[in-house]
Amino acid sequence: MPQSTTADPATAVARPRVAVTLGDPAGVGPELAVRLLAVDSNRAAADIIVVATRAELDRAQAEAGVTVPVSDDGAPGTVRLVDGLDEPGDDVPLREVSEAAGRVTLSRLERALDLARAGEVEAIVFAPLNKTSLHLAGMHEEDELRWFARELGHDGVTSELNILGQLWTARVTSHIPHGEVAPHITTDAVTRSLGLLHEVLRDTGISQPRIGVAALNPHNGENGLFGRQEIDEIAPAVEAAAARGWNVRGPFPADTIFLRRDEFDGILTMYHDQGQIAMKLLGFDGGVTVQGGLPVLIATPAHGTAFDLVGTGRAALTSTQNAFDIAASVAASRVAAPAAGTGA
Ligand SMILES: NC(=O)C1=CN([C@@H]2O[C@H](COP(=O)(O)OP(=O)(O)OC[C@H]3O[C@@H](n4cnc5c(N)ncnc54)[C@H](O)[C@@H]3O)[C@@H](O)[C@H]2O)C=CC1
Ligand SMILES: NCC(=O)COP(=O)(O)O
Repeated sequence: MPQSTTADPATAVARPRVAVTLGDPAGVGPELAVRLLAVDSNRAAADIIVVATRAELDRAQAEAGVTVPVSDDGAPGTVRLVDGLDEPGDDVPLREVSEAAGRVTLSRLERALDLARAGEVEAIVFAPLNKTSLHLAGMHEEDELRWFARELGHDGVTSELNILGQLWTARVTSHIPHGEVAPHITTDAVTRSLGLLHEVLRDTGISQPRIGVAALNPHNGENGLFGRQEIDEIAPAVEAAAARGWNVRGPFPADTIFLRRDEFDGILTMYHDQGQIAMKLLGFDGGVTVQGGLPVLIATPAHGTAFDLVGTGRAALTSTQNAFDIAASVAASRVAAPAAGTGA
């Protein structure tokens, strides 16, 4: 999509451009995506390219009972559909994992990445996908973040960033079995994740982000009685960050660090559920996941495909809306200052 501007060239302001995918066709993604796109203020906030076929969009609209204005050229107030996507066959079963659903999901994400690589969008929002279906369809990485990184040729630090209101979290480990977490908690790994979270928070405009670091073991390791990662691995990384002048503190007991969240702009957790249980209890409906560290801003709701809710109309839109708001806002800032990257 060529970059559109306001009508008067003298005051021309380029508009942010966001690609939106419908996510896994078996889950709540399509209905949430069209509900998002049906909101006038969303289409006013950015030029939106929907990475779906007309048939996919129509199915989702019928399911959700909404209408999304579409035009060939993405005229104001409308969205544009990408061309040339294969029609999914009718072999995609609803409310379950399948290779067919994974294939459709991956192909739409690939196309969204193409748009970003071609400079046609500044950000991507994807509706929830299902990692099992992606694996069945041939994704070899443990999750879509590592898949995005490979597709984009990015070999730097990455972490899912989970965002609720003003609070951002990053993780040292993510989608790996629990039994493999402890060996991954090294000073290097904690240092890298701290660096990512610090930079991301700085890019949100916080000049000296306050970061709290969670412990791995019960009661902060109880002075080494319940594990030594706090003493041997985490504390040295925190001390090194503090020595650089960063406002980083910890490790703190993981079961209470979120109770003192007002002290922090960001919290670094050691594994997936340490942060996500807290964040989802604090605000299940609003959470957003950003694929942190990538050169392209990619955001998605923190919840998943919710097969149990498909077609019930009970899936809450707020997380999808918040993901879009973050994407549109970062896209707008990249349009305004193209050289600035958020790392997020
Ligand atoms: N944005 C994304 O692409 C995400 C994808 N996933 C993937 O989704 C799949 C299913 O994951 P689950 O752990 O079962 O989590 P899930 O979030 O799909 O479902 C967990 C529970 O939350 C409820 N729920 C989910 N979304 C909701 C909404 N919008 N409104 C109200 N209730 C909602 C569901 O009904 C279910 O009871 C997995 O493959 C997972 O990897 C998980 C999180 C984010
Ligand atoms: N697709 C995004 C995703 O699955 C992130 O979810 P989570 O690992 O933050 O629960």
